[in-house]
Amino acid sequence: MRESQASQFMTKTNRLVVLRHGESTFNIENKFCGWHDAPLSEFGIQEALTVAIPAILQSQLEFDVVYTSVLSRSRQTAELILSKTNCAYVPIKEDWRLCERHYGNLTGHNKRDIANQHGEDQVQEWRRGYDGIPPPIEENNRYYYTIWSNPIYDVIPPGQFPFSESLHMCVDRVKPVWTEVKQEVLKGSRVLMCVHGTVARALVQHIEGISNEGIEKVNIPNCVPRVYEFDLNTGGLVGAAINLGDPEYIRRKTAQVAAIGD
Ligand SMILES: O=C(O)[C@@H](COP(=O)(O)O)OP(=O)(O)O
Repeated sequence: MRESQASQFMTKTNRLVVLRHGESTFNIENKFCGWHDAPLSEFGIQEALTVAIPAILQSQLEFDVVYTSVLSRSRQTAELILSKTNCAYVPIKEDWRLCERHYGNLTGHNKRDIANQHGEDQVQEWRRGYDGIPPPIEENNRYYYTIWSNPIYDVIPPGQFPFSESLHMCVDRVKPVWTEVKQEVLKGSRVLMCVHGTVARALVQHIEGISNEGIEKVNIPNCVPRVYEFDLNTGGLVGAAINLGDPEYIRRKTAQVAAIGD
């Protein structure tokens, strides 16, 4: 059979990359961040440079478009990746629906302090329970007004500004974006989604069809590219997701994210 004839029968595929931003200044202080617009920490910048970018380059991944939330930590990570891979011309599409889940009145509090007050089980239910909704943010929360009046949220349609969100609510908010992105991927566009921990878990559930119980056990480390391959004819996944990088590093960082911390 000639090569051109054989290629008719070969599966055409395209890859999608899901990535959690680098460590933020709130991550490093072990504080609930959610809709507070904390930037990357120095370490977070280094994570983008030394973990995400080498993995992307080694796997020869290139992108036609990058999706981010409207939060700085997501956008900053995307810009670092594009500028250091000589792809600064690649468009970045910001979408508020890709913001981290709103952590309600936990925002700005240290995770260990909250565990000491409310118990570890309650904190883990708020952090990882599918339907665990943290208490809604109150006016006396230090970040109430900075979040509420932040112009990055001006795009949010009336009535959709949350006061707290569960993973489930985040899964629902992300769904229409994922539907659009999947169509682009199946048309051959090479997409990077540079997002947040909870949004990455929401995407993982949509993409991999994980159960509600199953997704509660998934933790996403910063700056580790998670690569999916899609069959362009069937729209289905080819094989399992691949986390790029040193398996021991990924295991250690995943365990750190799962833990409440000190
Ligand atoms: O909002 C936050 O504090 C973290 C997630 O925290 P956990 O759910 O892992 O506690 O979100 P991200 O740093 O990905 O934007």
